[in-house]
Amino acid sequence: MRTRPLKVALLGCGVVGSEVARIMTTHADDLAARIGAPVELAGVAVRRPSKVREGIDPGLITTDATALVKRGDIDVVIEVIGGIEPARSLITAAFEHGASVVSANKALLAEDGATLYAAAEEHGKDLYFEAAVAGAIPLIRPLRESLAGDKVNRVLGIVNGTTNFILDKMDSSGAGYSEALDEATALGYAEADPTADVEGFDAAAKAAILAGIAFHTRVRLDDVYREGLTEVTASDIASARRMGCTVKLLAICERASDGKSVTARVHPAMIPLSHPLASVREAYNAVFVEAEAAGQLMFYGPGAGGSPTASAVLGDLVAVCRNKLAESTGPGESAYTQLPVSPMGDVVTRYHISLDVADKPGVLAQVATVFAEHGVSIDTVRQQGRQDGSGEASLVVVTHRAPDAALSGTVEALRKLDTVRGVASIMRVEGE
Ligand SMILES: NC(=O)c1ccc[n+]([C@@H]2O[C@H](COP(=O)([O-])OP(=O)(O)OC[C@H]3O[C@@H](n4cnc5c(N)ncnc54)[C@H](O)[C@@H]3O)[C@@H](O)[C@H]2O)c1
Ligand SMILES: N[C@@H](CCO)C(=O)O
Ligand code: NA
Repeated sequence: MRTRPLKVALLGCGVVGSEVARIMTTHADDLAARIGAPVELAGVAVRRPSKVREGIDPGLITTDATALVKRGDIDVVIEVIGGIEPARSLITAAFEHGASVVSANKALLAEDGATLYAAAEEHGKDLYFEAAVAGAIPLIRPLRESLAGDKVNRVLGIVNGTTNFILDKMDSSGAGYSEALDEATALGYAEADPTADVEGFDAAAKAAILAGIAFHTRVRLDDVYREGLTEVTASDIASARRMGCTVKLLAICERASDGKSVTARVHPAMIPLSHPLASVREAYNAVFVEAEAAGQLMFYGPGAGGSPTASAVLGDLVAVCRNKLAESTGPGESAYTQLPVSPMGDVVTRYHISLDVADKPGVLAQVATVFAEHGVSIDTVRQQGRQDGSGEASLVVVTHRAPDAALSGTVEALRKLDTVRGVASIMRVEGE
């Protein structure tokens, strides 16, 4: 074993960073044996130096992350600050000054992964980011390496722990939205600004990263259709239950059947209770990958939290250190297919629509005509009159698969009917 240690700079010592530091210290001997050289924490960049950080030598703490990455003797920079800047400048400076990088920063990778990959390649360094998608679950490495010889056609799953935790609590214990979000934040699952979770930005960033790697193309955050959780009501969840379904925030990346384009989307969807994704509880994530030769693969495990995320970061650290000792590098960007990303309107999916309608003859036929005019075929209709004297009925329509543009056109036209008093809920249906 080499006795001279590999030097690691840790940028950020929050939920994830503090766990990375702890495991690096407590498992130092095992890590050294697996890598073939000791790894030494050479500096820890923080924003609040006065905070007591158990197990970390106070002499390693600095508030000058830039100076740390530019020291010139750092072998690996671990970036767990988050956000776009200064993370991007720090990562590119790390490559320029001879270090490889391990990052958990999905927001940055989805916003400007190309710049990071290019800087890594220019300087012959590694860029690893297993922790950026689905926390502890090995997903990036299987896609980049294990499935590199196959053709992936679809990636679908739950990739945000916070929103899954919220939906699970609302569904199983009837907890309120804010109460569940506060709990997810206290458990270290939520982003620094939890809007990123509940508005679907975090899942959309992960979808962009997954689609890019799976389809060997470049997909950015802006290319991903996004709907968050904020519009999902307790009545949507109850309505899903009545249909034998549950509501999950899904990320879905697909290669078009003609192979000439891809789509990437994040939105709440109803899935049948019998589907494996329906039983994904709390902050767990689960992702299905469909590949031509492999068939369907499922990846499941803890998707958020300090310790699970640190597991993925440490795995990358070991890989990057091994590469360094072997004077090699791992895979870089693979975006050779340059497939365009199609708009959401082209996606073919199903809708569950719940309408409040006038309870009088001919309404059902009127509603059915609107669907037919937009070329959307109806699968089931359930009508229930109300006993509250309002003269209204609830009409629940589930469609067959149709282009999303046709489905939204249908809903727009339904809203204009006098007999439709309101659209109580619209949700896509997946997993059937
Ligand atoms: N928490 C999770 O479950 C989880 C899971 C996967 C990925 N991630 C990603 O890991 C990263 C870190 O997440 P976290 O949950 O640990 O966040 P966090 O807010 O707990 O930690 C980030 C830390 O970075 C520090 N920081 C900010 N700017 C800094 C700067 N310029 N120099 C030094 N320190 C600075 C902050 O003070 C904070 O302590 C993010 O990119 C996040 O998206 C988090
Ligand atoms: N905030 C993210 C962290 C893991 O990436 C989540 O809840 O999934
Ligand atoms: Na992962």
